[in-house]
Amino acid sequence: MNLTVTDVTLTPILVADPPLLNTQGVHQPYTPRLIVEVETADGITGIGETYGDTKYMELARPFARKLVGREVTDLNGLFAVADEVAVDRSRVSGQVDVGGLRGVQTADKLRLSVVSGFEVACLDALGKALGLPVHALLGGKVRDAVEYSAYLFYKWAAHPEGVRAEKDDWGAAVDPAGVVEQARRFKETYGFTSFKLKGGVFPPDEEIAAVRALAEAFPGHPLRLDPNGAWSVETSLRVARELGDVLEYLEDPTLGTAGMAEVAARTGVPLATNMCVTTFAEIKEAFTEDAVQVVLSDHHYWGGLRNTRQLAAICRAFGVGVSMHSNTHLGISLAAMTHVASTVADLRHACDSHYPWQSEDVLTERLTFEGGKVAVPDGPGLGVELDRTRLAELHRRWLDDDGSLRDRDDAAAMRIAEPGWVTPEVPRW
Ligand SMILES: O=C([O-])C(=O)C[C@H](O)[C@@H](O)C(=O)[O-]
Ligand SMILES: [Mg+2]
Repeated sequence: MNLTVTDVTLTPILVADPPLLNTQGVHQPYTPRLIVEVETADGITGIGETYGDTKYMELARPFARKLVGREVTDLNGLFAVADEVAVDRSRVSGQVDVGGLRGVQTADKLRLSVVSGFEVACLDALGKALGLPVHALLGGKVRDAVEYSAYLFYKWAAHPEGVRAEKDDWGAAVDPAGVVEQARRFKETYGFTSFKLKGGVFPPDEEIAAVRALAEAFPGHPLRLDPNGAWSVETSLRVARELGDVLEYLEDPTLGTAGMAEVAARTGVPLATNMCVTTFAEIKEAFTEDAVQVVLSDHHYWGGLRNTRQLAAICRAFGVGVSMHSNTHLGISLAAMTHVASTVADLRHACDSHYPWQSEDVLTERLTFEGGKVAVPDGPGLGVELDRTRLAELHRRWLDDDGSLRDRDDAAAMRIAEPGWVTPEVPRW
């Protein structure tokens, strides 16, 4: 068996994204992703997926060149390779990730976000070479299916008039009735039994009313609300008081570890985060201050599936829960998330996934949710197959773009509908 990497192919693509609202603005009609293919001397191809914005492409290209000649088994070596890739200072000085939705933006985090795509591709290739599923390479699954939560968004019925976009048939959701309707469809179609509402869009009282409406429509179902740090400490505490009886957790109600620690100290409602703990360096302060009770891991920016397991082990040591964050990912990443989640014994909260919002994919067969769960693939590698025709079509869209959609910018997308829109100052309420 020759596991030497002989070729690496990077394919940036643009995939359709509905007009989902968050505190920064609205999703663009197309969002960038990067598909990574790693080929071994024996002709085995492993696939991976990560963010496709320019700042990641800038690192992925030199990284890919350095990978050729290395072994797909050399997963620890990927971090040393990443350290050799220079990060442009302007990408990180004072910058936040996606306007802050994913926390700080450091050189290491950018590198890890690229490593993850390659790590998954190497694991896929290795699994295919050995005839073993990725979960077996991670030590083995402890469950046969992974539970996901319905990711509810306030949304418009369509992207602004005149903007090229794919149509979606979800309709608008801008009030409690619309949110409940959306949740009902999620439950009927995918069987989800827990619901997360992306908040920070409307004044807190409107979002409290939406969560109350969900609690009434789906009694006993775990509910979460995530305003992406849009609230002050006092507002966070008021929301916690008003919704404490129905919330599984509040996600990033306020910005920063100090604010989260203050909220956590004054409420019994658990706090989850994918904003104030997004790097290993941020763990010590947050855990010592008891600022968060659940860390929402994301294998993309934590540096891959093996780092995700390390994060889970640290959380276990501190008695902090772990689950998973998500944004606009495709099926390769859903498969990767499902493999790693299946190996984490302490996973006690349903994971987030945007997948139902992504009508386009690069797989020959989409992954499906049954009873809100994705069955853990047991075929070799990730257990999914790349559809090269579809990949080429989505890459063509990326090539044809004038550059305006190649970098996700929710505030810029919002300005098309509301020309005066600027990213709101926080706390917004
Ligand atoms: O805080 C979160 O859960 C996210 O940032 C998830 C996504 O990025 C979501 O907010 C989005 O895409 O609008
Ligand atoms: Mg979040």
